[in-house]
Amino acid sequence: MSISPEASIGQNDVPSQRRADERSAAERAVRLLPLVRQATERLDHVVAGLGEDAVHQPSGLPGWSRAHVVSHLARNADGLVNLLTWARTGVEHPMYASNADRDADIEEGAGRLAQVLIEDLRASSDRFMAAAAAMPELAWSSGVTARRPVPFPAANIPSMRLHEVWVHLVDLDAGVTFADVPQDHLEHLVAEAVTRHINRPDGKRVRLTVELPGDRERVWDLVNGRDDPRHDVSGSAAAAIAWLTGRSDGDGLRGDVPVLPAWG
Ligand SMILES: O=C(O)/C=C/C(=O)CC(=O)C(=O)O
Repeated sequence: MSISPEASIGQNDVPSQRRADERSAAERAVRLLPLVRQATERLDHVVAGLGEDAVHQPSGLPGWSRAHVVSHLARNADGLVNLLTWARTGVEHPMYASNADRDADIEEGAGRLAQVLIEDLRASSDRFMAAAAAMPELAWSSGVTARRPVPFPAANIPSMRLHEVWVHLVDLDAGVTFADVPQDHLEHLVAEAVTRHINRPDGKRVRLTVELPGDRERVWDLVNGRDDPRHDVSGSAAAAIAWLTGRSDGDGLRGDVPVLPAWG
């Protein structure tokens, strides 16, 4: 009797499990792309409405004008395209040549006219969406690193971009707040913001309970395996995102809300 390769491998062994994991990573990434598109359209609309004077006024971020924020969002899209290219080709493409190059590009870009900023933002967002749409299924499972030296699967990249777009839309200080984030985006934003606080050596031991649409709650433990007293914090997703990203001191959250280490 001959045994087909499929039958001899079996459903529960490592190759088929790996294939299932790869498929689910790709599905997770691709599911987020319409949300990224929706957030990007909101961003385009807000930036297009600013005008020459307002775009060069201060943003909500210390030392940055709105033009710095727009310029940063455009370069972030390009940096994430580099990571997608790395995942797709296997050839290392760092997000930025260096932190100094990143900062210099943002600074230089911030001096441009509003129309140039708008067009640069649109073109870079389009490049990001095109690169994400062209990813082969398997490439979403390839490991890359961004600015922090922590490897992660490329499947996380759409969530990173979604987070970046919404948080900086709020930073533009042009009328959008975290309360404007659509319900189906909220959990992704909290999950992404939490990743920057997981097991940081300077982090706080926090159990964060977040209220989500549909009367759901989700719990995150920011730092595990430490003996220090645990801070139990709870509240809305919008308040949690603002706190986790350093955009609030925890306004609207309940419990023993500690000061978190700086966002970054
Ligand atoms: O997750 C990381 O390691 C890095 C994220 C970023 O660098 C996001 C930015 O601040 C940026 O693109 O400049």
